[in-house]
Amino acid sequence: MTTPKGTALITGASSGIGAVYADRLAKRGCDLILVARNQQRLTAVADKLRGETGRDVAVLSADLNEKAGLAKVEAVLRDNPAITMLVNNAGVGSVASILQADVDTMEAMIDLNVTALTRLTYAAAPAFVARGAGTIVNISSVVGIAVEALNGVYSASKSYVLSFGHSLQKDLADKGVRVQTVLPGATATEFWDVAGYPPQKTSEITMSAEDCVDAALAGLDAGELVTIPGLHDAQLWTRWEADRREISPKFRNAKPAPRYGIGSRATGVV
Ligand SMILES: NC(=O)C1=CN([C@@H]2O[C@H](COP(=O)(O)OP(=O)(O)OC[C@H]3O[C@@H](n4cnc5c(N)ncnc54)[C@H](OP(=O)(O)O)[C@@H]3O)[C@@H](O)[C@H]2O)C=CC1
Ligand SMILES: N[C@@H](C=O)C(=O)O
Repeated sequence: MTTPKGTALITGASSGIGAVYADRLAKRGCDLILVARNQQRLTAVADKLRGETGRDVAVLSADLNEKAGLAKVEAVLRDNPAITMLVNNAGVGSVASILQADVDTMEAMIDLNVTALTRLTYAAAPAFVARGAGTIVNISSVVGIAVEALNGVYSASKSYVLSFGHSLQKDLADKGVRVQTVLPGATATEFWDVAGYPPQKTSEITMSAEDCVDAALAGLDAGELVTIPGLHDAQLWTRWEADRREISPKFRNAKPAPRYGIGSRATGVV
């Protein structure tokens, strides 16, 4: 499998992982719509890629934390029939514990990492289904599984992205729409300046954004539903996912498990 030709809309394309997606997708022959707040940085990325690849690269400056900014991007996804790919990459993190973090900052993180990603997916999916094709790449994180590693709201927002992806794959698989969830580990980007721990950018477990995106695109080419660039033992993920699927049908029982000692009662609506 390869990435579709056509236009890819990438959020958070002004730096880091999103800027590398822009570079790689342009070099694979995609035209681009680059979204982020910082128009100057977006324009610099766009000018460079236009010069290097000759592709059409448009810039859409929008704050996805604001209703108007989000609505602007949703409208483009709904109305531009050239768009064949959405990379939901914009996101922020934090290393603060619940006792240090400011709850308004946490809410803004949920708005960006969860609400914006959800609304953009809801805008793109019906358009892709109507055209019988499209690719949605959602950037989660390994802390969506290793949830104790960073700030709890950040980790939970990335667990959401992983769960949402599983569900989207069920809803859209037979409609020609591919959904890939990517779980980067620590990656050398400005994420860590915003998150509050800049030294992570140079740690020995930190990957370059280039390697992260190249691995994610190789995973996409291979048809992976979930790509974890830094996980060397792929069997660990295969087992985790098989266990999840095995336990899934076993939760729903009219009677509590015997270990709770509830005994048997008549079933009725209370
Ligand atoms: N770096 C890491 O270790 C890891 C990162 N990730 C995830 O990767 C994704 C990309 O992050 P990364 O490249 O590392 O970090 P960067 O900080 O380099 O990139 C974040 C991007 O999001 C954009 N952005 C931030 N806030 C908004 C907003 N309100 N509206 C629109 N755009 C916004 C920023 O642009 P601008 O400021 O111009 O708006 C920037 O382009 C995130 O979802 C992050 O959670 C996952 C695992 C590890
Ligand atoms: N995935 C990174 C953050 O999201 C990390 O592993 O620290």
